[in-house]
Amino acid sequence: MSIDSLGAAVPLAGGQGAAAPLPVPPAAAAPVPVLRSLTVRRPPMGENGLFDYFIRDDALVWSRRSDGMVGFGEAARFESAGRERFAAARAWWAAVAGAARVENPLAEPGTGLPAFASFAFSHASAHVSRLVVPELVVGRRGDTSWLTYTTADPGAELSVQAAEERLAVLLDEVSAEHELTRGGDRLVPGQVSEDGYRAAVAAGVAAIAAGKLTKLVLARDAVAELGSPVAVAQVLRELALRYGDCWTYAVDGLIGSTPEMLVEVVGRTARARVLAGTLDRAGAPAGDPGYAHRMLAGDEKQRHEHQIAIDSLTEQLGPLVERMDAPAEPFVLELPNVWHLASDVEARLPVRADGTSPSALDLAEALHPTAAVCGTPTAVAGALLRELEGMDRGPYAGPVGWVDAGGNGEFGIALRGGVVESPLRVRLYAGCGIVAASDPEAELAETWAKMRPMREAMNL
Ligand SMILES: C=C(O[C@@H]1C=C(C(=O)O)C=C[C@H]1O)C(=O)O
Repeated sequence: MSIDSLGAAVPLAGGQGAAAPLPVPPAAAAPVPVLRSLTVRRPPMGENGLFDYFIRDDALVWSRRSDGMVGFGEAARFESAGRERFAAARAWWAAVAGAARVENPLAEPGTGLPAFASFAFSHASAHVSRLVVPELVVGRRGDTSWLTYTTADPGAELSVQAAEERLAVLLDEVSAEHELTRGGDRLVPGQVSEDGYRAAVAAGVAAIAAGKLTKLVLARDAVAELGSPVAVAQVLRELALRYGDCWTYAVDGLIGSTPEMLVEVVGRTARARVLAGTLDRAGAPAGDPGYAHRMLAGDEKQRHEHQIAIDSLTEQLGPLVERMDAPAEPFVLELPNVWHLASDVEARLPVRADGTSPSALDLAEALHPTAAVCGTPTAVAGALLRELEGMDRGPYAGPVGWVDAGGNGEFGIALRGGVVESPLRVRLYAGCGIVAASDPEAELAETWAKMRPMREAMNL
């Protein structure tokens, strides 16, 4: 059970699977805008796909292998905090989707009315969780391309021409390109110093040895202080180009490229990609093709760490679904900076009495935080990581992604990224799963490897 849903579990009405505990959303407390939206098909995109639209620093982005969505402007926004942050967002989104007038000839997930979202890792975070409905969305899935125009203005003209004109205006206001090799940039320690991190890992290992928990994920931060304003759109392009297997995201200054999928929902199918077990590629010997497999799949500590993460996901997801397929053996995911042990889990979602299935937002709430970013048992690990890290994780390691009016969506775990705190300050975060056999020095080195994608994209 997630930390946040403790004490709030009730069965899903009429679920056909086993009892499906999801907290009931409270009535939407925030004003519910009446949105009108129009989706139109556009000609297939060129070779660059969506990358051609990574040109505004304030865009909302969700993209993988140049498919995905880029959002511009804002038609509506909802913000929440605390233990009810997910439930409040679900209630608001259900009310907005119910009240909206949606014209959508396409059946693709993400068409119609989508909202981008980012949630704080912890209920105790000062970071505000949010849903943002863009005014315009440019989307692509292979050969299918579309444009969605959404407005809360009852007097606005909702037509293809109005949508294209508005898009042209927004794309005209391109963010300034910067020389990526610049003077005056430096990376300084964040709230958790290197020594502080080593000490936290040692304390985590001691707590595990004392039998208080089996796995704990500990993170630290580092701050990029820049001599000139961060060129967000360029950083996103760099990330997306280098990390094609990852999901590149941007929501209100939370940016990065995550390899880990908390949950993707397409109709009645849910998928997750669980990662745990990491090997830095920088130290790998040349000419040894079996190295990563041996060091990860053949290593007891790494397998143990991975199994804990898989078990936590399947235990949470199992009761919510009709059928679930989890592989017996993980595979080795190769990224430019690291290798990971990875498992792809797929599940069939039940149909509830009202004819709907659990949405991406429902499942993100139920699954967050997994053992891959928190630990096991969840409540013990959540409390201990707050104490040992002594920092607010903000949106780091929280769900980031999008949901549409039909409940389809993708929520990655906000890893391998950072938060743009001001044009001259970007806070990077990275963490590692700690088990009984963990070594503080090795875990510290792993956090550096995990910060490498952002540092390289920022040329830092
Ligand atoms: C916590 C992070 O990554 C997580 C921890 C991993 C590990 O310890 O092996 C691997 C992937 C992620 O689940 C991070 O990137 O900050």
